[in-house]
Amino acid sequence: MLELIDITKKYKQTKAVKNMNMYIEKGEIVGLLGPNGAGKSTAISILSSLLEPTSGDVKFENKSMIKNPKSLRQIVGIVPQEIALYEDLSAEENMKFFGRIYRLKGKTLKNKISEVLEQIGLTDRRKDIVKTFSGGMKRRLNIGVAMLHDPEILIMDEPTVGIDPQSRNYILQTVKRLNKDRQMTVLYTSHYMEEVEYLCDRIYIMDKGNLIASGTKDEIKQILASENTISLKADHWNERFITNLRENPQIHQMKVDGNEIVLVVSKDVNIFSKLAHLAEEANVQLRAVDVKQVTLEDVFLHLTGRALRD
Ligand SMILES: Nc1ncnc2c1ncn2[C@@H]1O[C@H](COP(=O)(O)OP(=O)(O)OP(=O)(O)O)[C@@H](O)[C@H]1O
Repeated sequence: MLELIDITKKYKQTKAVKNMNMYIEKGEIVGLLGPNGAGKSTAISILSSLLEPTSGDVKFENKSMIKNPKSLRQIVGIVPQEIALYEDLSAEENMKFFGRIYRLKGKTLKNKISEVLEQIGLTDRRKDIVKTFSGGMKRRLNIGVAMLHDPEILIMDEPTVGIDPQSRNYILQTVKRLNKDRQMTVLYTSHYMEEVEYLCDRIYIMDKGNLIASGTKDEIKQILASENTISLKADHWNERFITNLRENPQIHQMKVDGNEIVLVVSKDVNIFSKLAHLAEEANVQLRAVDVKQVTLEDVFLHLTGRALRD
């Protein structure tokens, strides 16, 4: 449905996006995951015609959109990272204002506002001014505003940054519901891998302007099919044990976090006895040894050597 084809965007010295290819099919929730500065905002600005690429093409239904940004703007609904609302106007007045920008008016606009308010769960607060809303409610209204013109695809730029966990859950559920009940196609960017893991059918992972992996969750996790993530717990660690682990060729990644050490190791039936042996040799009393489910965070760590939120 919507594609980026060999997109590059340069800002003077910085190549924010490098030769990126991406496609979104109708009815999917696609995740775009990457740490701060990876190039996500640049990629979605290009995808929604807000930014011109240095080279490459954006296609909707196989038609190039580069020369036709206005029609692309009708197709996408953009939920920006920053909240773009008038604080002194009510929810309904904000919607009227933004609806008119999309040339909606009269009964059509009124009906659309009621429909969208219902979908974002703000019907009973429609007359209240936005200043009195919680961060989560403002975020929901921000999403609603982007849906007024019935876009084919909703592009969301980190819509849960800076809100409490309850509002975050509500937003994630709203996105799921829109997709299920209205077959809304969604591109969801985030640096929270658990959100992307929960919501998305397919995932693109970016780092430093490059796409470093893409596919379904299972396909991406297959990257680590020959490895296990193991968590070790103890009351104390010592230098000797840490050095033993670091020097072991079977251990590919290691993160020490207080009482826990998380290791990415080659799959090997004897790994537990080897770890027990290393601990004994260094006089470390292990309290727990667990094999963890592979997460997208593990894949990111494996591909880049860094954690997503470093
Ligand atoms: N207008 C600009 N001028 C110069 N450099 C820019 C501009 N916008 C972005 N960049 C640079 O391009 C790179 C990618 O930035 P981008 O905002 O696309 O990343 P991001 O993954 O969306 O990160 P964040 O989550 O912080 O928004 C960064 O190195 C950033 O500093």
